[in-house]
Amino acid sequence: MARISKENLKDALKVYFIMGSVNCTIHPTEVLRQAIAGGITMFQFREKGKGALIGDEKYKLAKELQWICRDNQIPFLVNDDIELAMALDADGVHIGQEDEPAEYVRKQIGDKILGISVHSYEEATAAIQSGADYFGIGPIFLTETKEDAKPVQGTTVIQEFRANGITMPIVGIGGITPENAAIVISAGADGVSVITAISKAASIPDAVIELKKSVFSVKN
Ligand SMILES: Cc1ncc(COP(=O)(O)OP(=O)(O)O)c(N)n1
Ligand SMILES: Cc1nc(C(=O)O)sc1CCOP(=O)(O)O
Ligand SMILES: [Mg+2]
Repeated sequence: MARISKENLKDALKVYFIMGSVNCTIHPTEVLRQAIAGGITMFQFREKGKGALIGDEKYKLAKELQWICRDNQIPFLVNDDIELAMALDADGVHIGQEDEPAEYVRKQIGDKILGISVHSYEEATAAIQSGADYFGIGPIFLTETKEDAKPVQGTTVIQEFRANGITMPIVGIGGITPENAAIVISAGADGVSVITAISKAASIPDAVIELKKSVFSVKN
């Protein structure tokens, strides 16, 4: 299967859905199918939090979700778990400041996509040197999904990065909905990463359609 070209990464980041079994009220494979029907552009498997699957069960779900992504040409990334990403030959990984060191991860994954969470200019500079392909920046708005999230920071960091000439692809994360996604793009982000507003939407395809409208309503 052809891998996503990194030249198209900014497009792939437009509506970046993140999810694991604990975020879903129906089966995760059905949630992902519906999100793809709505038009998500990238997917991250984040099996984390109370009740998260481990071991074989985690691997089996990851594999099922990866197949759905492959069938639909949606890039499939794995959160935190480099071993799993390599076992699956995923398209990439996302790591944060508390995860394995970025330089080590870059060596492990070769040219796969490497997303890194950053919160400051210093972290951004280090992430660039370690070989990051995109930044995740948050929490932009209040989130109930990540228990150890940092304080809400709004869009200031994104605006500062762009004002200082950082051209790295950026996605905002944390509390993003169809109603506020345009604010994140206006600040300079290329896309939005979303858990709850998609995974727990009354209509998952409609939520994605509305997120896309909001994202594409801004011309940067
Ligand atoms: C796209 C994206 N941005 C940020 C994060 C958060 O990563 P991290 O800080 O490592 O926190 P956990 O997700 O591991 O709890 C992300 N996963 N994706
Ligand atoms: C996984 C994650 N990382 C964040 C960060 O700030 O780095 S906030 C977050 C949770 C995002 O979920 P929701 O869309 O439900 O708010
Ligand atoms: Mg992490």
